Amino acid sequence: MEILKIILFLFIFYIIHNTVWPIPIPILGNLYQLTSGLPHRDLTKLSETYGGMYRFWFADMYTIVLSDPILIREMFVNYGDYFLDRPKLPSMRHSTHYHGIATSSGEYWVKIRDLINRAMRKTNLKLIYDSLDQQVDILINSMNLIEKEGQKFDPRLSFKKFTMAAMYKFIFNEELNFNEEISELIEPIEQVFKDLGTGSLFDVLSISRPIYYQWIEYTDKSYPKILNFLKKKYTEHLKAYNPEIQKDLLDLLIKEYGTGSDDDILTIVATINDLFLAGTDTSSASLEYMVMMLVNYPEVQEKVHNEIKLTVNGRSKVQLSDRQFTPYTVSFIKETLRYKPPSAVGVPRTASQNIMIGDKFIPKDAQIFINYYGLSRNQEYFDNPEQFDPSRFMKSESNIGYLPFSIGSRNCVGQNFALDEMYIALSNIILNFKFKSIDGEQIDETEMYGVTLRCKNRFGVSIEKRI
Ligand code: HEM
Repeated sequence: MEILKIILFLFIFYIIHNTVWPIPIPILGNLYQLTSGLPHRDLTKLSETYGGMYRFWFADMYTIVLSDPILIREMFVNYGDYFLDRPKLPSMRHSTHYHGIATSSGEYWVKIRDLINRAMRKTNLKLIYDSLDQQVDILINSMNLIEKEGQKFDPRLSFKKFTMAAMYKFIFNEELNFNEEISELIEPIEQVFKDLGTGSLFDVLSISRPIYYQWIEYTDKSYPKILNFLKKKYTEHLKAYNPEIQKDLLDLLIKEYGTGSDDDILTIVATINDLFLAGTDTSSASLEYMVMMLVNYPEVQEKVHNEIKLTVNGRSKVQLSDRQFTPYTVSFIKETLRYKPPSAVGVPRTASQNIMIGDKFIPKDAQIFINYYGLSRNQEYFDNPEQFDPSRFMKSESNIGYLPFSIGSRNCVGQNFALDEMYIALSNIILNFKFKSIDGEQIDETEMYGVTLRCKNRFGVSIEKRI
């Protein structure tokens, strides 16, 4: 009799539980509900029914999907210590074995994060800021040439080079020379981001993991290329290393971790790998989207240009100190990050223990996703969220729904640098050039899903010198 009661109770609990949250099916869980090829959009649609926090089984991985900024703050700030770690997914183990900053957890992560936080302080970044200025000159010169020769401007390639050069300076204190070796890294980096973001079924289906580990180790050609390159740079750097002076990130890492064990070397190489990848793809994808928005919304382009032109008042270059006088340009950048959040569902976290958030129970080891795309479409915080409208950020000082860099102590470590880098690149190119579509049509705004959200169709634009 007791057994029957328990079964009945469990059955009723299951029914109630699944009427408030999406219903899973055996093996696949809720994966069958990701039908459009754009998971961030499917997850956003589900939040219209199930709210800003719901449970979603990625195969047999219990996952909490968040798009409510109040709950995100509650979890990542007020209860932040319980949600600091990353889940241990095969694609994250592959190549860096949970070393470095982006995929590690626990005390190991605390130590490396502290080091990178210090390295990213503005006072420690003087070199890289000087180099940004130089990189802007290189970008403008190359665009001048493209315009003169009547070629089309390829935002993806140009911004990739720009952001790679900035990271290169920060990590190695070297100017980036686009020789064949570096150019050959662009493809593998894109591939790694695409693979990581695809959210392979095998990543989340635990029974398939042992085979999947072997499979990616055997088939992946992109990561080994990147890591070999970085290892070679590390070995060269070590030869010239002077313990008295730390000139760049690699010096700081060598000082902190030494050159002793294989594990230390893996920590160093994995960390520079994380910064190189995280620091190049996101900002360059955002700059690419900014050019798309300038082309698709010509009236916005004119407004940004006029504001910048008025501010520089005859000077040939925009500086970071001009930013405070260009609120519309700042709003344009914010709106692009809202409209096309480069990190659509972010990098997952995991719960380190059972915990209640409001009236919702989150079990230990649950995977936690912030759906940044869903968050930026949350109508409670953004009027007409499907409309691209930079002026929405002119109306009010701050909006708690705007969180493209996440929040709490594991937010984006490169946030301030990314904002500076994007402002300086965008404002200078718009001072110098007018952007137009090649065929007079709007550029297709559809995204391609990956760790970084990119536009599906790589596009070129025509540019016209302004001054
Ligand atoms: C538009 C540009 C960028 C956006 C939107 C962005 C966004 C994000 C987001 C959402 C996360 C996940 C944080 C979390 O787990 O809650 C993240 C992590 C990270 N970002 Fe960024 N990011 C950008 C640029 C950069 C740049 C330029 C760098 C390097 C200089 C960088 C380095 C990192 C690193 C290392 C992490 C992992 C941090 C950790 O696990 O402790 N990002 N970023």
